Parts: sequence; C-alpha cells; structure tokens
Amino acid sequence: MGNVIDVKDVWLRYKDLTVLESVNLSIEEGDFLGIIGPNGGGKSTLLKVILGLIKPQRGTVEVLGTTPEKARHLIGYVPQYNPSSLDFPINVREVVLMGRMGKKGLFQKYTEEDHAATKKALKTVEMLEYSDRQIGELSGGQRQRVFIARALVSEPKVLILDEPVTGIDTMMQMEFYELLKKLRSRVTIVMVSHDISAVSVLVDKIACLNGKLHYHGSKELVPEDVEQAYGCPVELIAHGVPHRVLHKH
Ligand SMILES: Nc1ncnc2c1ncn2[C@@H]1O[C@H](COP(=O)(O)OP(=O)(O)OP(=O)(O)O)[C@@H](O)[C@H]1O
Repeated sequence: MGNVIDVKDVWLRYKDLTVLESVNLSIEEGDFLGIIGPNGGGKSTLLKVILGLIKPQRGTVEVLGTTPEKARHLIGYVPQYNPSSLDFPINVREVVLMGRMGKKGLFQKYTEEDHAATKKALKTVEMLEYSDRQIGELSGGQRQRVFIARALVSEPKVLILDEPVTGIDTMMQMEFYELLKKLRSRVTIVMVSHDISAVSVLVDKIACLNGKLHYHGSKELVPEDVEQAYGCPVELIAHGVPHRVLHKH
C-alpha cells in the first residue's frame, strides 16, 4: 500500500513562536491514525499544513503524490465542533451538497449525480431522514454526522478530523465513534483527539506531537517517555484502560 500523506521535515513558525520542528510523518493507505499531544502542541497546525491552508517555512507535504492544494478534493475534513458555526438558514441536504463543490467547481449546477451522492452519504451516517431539517436545529452529534457526510460526499481518499466530539454529550460521542468504526475500512482516517480512551479503541497507529513528533507507530509500542511528556499512561493509549488500574487488587 502506498502513502496517502507524506510530511517531510516540516517547520512552522507563527511570528517568533516555533510550532512544528522538523516533523516527518508518513500516513499509509488504510491507516487510522490518532494524533495526540498537549494543548498548543501543534496538532491543529499540522492538520492545516496537510490541508494546504498554511504553508510551512521549510519542508514539504505531499498528499496522494501531489500538493495539498491540488489534492484538496480528495481530502474530507471535519472541523472541531462549533455550536454557533451554522446559525443561518441552511438545511442538511444543502450542507452536504456543498461538499461536492471541490470536485466540480464553485458555480456549476448540481446534477442528479450530486444529489444521488448526497443521499448516499447521508444514508451512510444514518441522517437521511433529516435531509430537510435546518442544520441549526440538530444536536451537536447529529451535526457532526452531517459534517462527516459532507466530507464523504466527494468520495475522498482521506478523512481528517480535528477533535470532532469536543462539546458533544457522551451518548452522542459513542454513536459518533461507532460511525468511525464503520468508515475505517472505506477510507484512511486521521483524527486529532484529547479523548485518549476513545483514540485507543479506534485507531491502529498513534502520532505523539509536541512541537516535535516524539513517536509515530503502533499504539501498543508507545515509549515510556511519552508518558512523562504527555501526562498520559502508555497503557491507556495501548488498551484504553491503564494496566495498573486493571490490576489494582
Ligand atoms: N494563527 C495563529 N497565529 C499565531 N499563533 C497561532 C496561530 N494558530 C495557532 N497558534 C499558536 O500555535 C500553537 C499551536 O497551536 P495548535 O492549535 O496547532 O495546537 P494544538 O496542539 O492543536 O492545541 P489544542 O490541543 O489546544 O487544540 C499555540 O501556541 C497557538 O497559540
């Protein structure tokens, strides 16, 4: 299997703050990668570099063998949950249709094919019956499902999620994670998350980022020094539950 994303020696500075320092990261087709790290560690910045939204001062990023800008229609992006981001009248179907724009261009008319793809994406996320509802009327978890549908509607090769469940209640989070489990066989997934338990259950590879990339590889092999740097037991990353808690008595 080939690499979907190749980040090579990327350095990123905001004014005098160095946020990414010589980051090298290869993401293979079929990976479900969890990116973890402390607040301000550069996780969202790295995603923006991969999406081509910001340019690094040094280094290169390739997405499917080309530049992030040229590959944009092949990337599905689900941003952090923002409760006020859609406080204007737009229904669920229209939000998902917007995801077709990258593929066809901004001012093209939507075709039968676009509508069929929209239906299929809404079905995948089990939100088809909400097609005519205003997005502003939905719960946080339902909105994020719609955003996944919007990301999937262009049939991307990679799905990038930035803390997708922050601000969503626990039940809805569980449902959302079940949906990701279903999607993992269909698309390469990269997810930034602080929810270590969920990450450990869902992903197969971990990247630990704190300015530098401390570790990238199997979640079972995260080195002990990450525990000190991240304040997060490596057993929690590997198994979802700290070993020493499991064997307390
Ligand atoms: N546009 C910007 N201009 C200046 N500084 C920025 C900008 N965006 C982010 N930063 C700073 O860069 C650092 C890394 O931010 P980033 O959002 O990438 O971290 P993060 O790992 O995603 O953090 P969190 O876990 O808190 O979401 C932070 O110190 C942040 O304040």
